[in-house]
Amino acid sequence: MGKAYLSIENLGVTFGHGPSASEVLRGVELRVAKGEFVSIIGHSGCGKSTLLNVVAGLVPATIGAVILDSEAVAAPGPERAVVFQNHSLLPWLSVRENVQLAVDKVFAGRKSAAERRDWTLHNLDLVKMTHARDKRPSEISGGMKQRVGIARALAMQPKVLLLDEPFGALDALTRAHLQDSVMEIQAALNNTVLMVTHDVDEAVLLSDRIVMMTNGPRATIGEVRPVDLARPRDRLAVAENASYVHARAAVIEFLYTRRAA
Ligand SMILES: Nc1ncnc2c1ncn2[C@@H]1O[C@H](COP(=O)(O)OP(=O)(O)OP(=O)(O)O)[C@@H](O)[C@H]1O
Repeated sequence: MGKAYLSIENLGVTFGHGPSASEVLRGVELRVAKGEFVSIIGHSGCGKSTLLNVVAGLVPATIGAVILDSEAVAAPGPERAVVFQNHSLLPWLSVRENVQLAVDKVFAGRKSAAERRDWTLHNLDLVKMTHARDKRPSEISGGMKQRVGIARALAMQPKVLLLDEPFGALDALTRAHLQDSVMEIQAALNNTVLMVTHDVDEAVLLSDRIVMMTNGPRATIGEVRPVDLARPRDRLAVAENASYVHARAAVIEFLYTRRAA
């Protein structure tokens, strides 16, 4: 693994104070290299979203720190774009305008209006949503809304892309298509990605490494499993690959035997 680009150092998060305080995370240590795809998996409520939210700057670290490209994370910022499970598109704007809004905010003063318009369309093209650019969010499917959310995040050119169960609310086929799109895009752009998921197959298919969390309270990283397979991967071909099968078995064993909830 190369030099750490994103570094989570002795991170602890406690919500509340005094007798009602709840310590959710303790001693979380993780280094992510540039261009790496890392998934976080663990039982419901262990603190996966909390961990991602600290990296996003949405939840403050109680102790420890998150360092991205040599800078400590202290607040949300476009260099750490987040895609949530449920889309967060503005209903009164078209697909194109939703992405354009983020592009205008991030690149105002750095790109001309024409460049910003082209960049918006380029990112909609990356997620295959050009055909629906004039539709409102209410006029497109859940999978299409997630595609737009991904386009909006990519359009900010983040240093790290944070995905919080981005495919969690989708049917299996739509989910598979979107996973393939994310793999293709990441192969082309070499994004650094941190993704929270519940889905073992999704984690193994997409990740360079899978971070397995222990159960909360005071959850931490129990084990990190590398998946030694070139990306992007073909979901049919990998199903019979020994590295894939072993990684999958190791994650299932961790979750359902050693960390049964
Ligand atoms: N802002 C908050 N204030 C108080 N408690 C919180 C807050 N955010 C999360 N928690 C608590 O922290 C714990 C971890 O929540 P978190 O959402 O990070 O878990 P998760 O692993 O992502 O769960 P799931 O897989 O079900 O989405 C839970 O007990 C939750 O109730």
